[in-house]
Amino acid sequence: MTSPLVVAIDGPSGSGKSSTSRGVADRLKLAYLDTGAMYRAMTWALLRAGVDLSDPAAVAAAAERVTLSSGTDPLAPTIHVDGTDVAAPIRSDEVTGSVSLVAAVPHVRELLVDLQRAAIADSDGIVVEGRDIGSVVAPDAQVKIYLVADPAARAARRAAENGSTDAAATEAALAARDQIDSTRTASPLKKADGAIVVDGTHLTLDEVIETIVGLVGERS
Ligand SMILES: Nc1ncnc2c1ncn2[C@@H]1O[C@H](COP(=O)(O)OP(=O)(O)OP(=O)(O)O)[C@@H](O)[C@H]1O
Ligand SMILES: Nc1ccn([C@H]2C[C@H](O)[C@@H](COP(=O)(O)O)O2)c(=O)n1
Repeated sequence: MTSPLVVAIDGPSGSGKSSTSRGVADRLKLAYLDTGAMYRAMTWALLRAGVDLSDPAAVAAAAERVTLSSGTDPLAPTIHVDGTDVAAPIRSDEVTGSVSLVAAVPHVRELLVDLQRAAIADSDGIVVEGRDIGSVVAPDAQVKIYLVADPAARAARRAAENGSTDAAATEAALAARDQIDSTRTASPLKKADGAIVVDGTHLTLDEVIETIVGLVGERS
């Protein structure tokens, strides 16, 4: 019996992972898991509980008490904390500015990697996006993609999405998050062994989706 298809899509902040992964999952009729949303939801829960995020032991202990659930329909993904829909608040500046601290705590990663592997095991095929999917969460994924785009393109797209006129500030914020995510000790952002680099700088979203759907067709 062949195992269900797993497509791992990693890359730096704002490179297009979520939009691309949802598009690929929709095209191939697969489930979709946004692991960044899980780290954001954990951060939201810890902020709400008043946990000192600069204290890794306090973060690790409090994380044990948080119940997360992710809905994996690529057309309507969901994320809940203890039954509360947190899809909107996890995108706040406060969460975005704190999430890298929480994601650097090894026990938080253990808890969330367990949930991610359970979602993969429950699926009949899935696209999973994040920073460590091809390297840690699903190293045996049949297709691994490392999606990149130039910092200026990423910042311009993110600024347009947020209605910001300050692309320079957006670029600095993306660079700061990438620096923390790629230099932390626990599961840093990196290209996984065997991952194919896709550079979306000069491609439309549809072209990136088409490229990855083609790679999946070749390799699965
Ligand atoms: N190839 C593309 N061409 C134009 N715009 C794109 C392309 N890919 C993604 N975008 C846009 O760039 C923005 C960032 O994309 P997206 O949220 O998918 O990135 P991400 O890598 O998931 O970000 P994050 O790491 O912060 O979660 C969105 O507004 C999205 O619509
Ligand atoms: N597998 C993952 C996914 C995400 N993170 C961290 C790093 C990001 O700064 C943060 C939010 O992710 P985003 O919503 O921007 O994709 O979560 C991680 O460490 N590992």
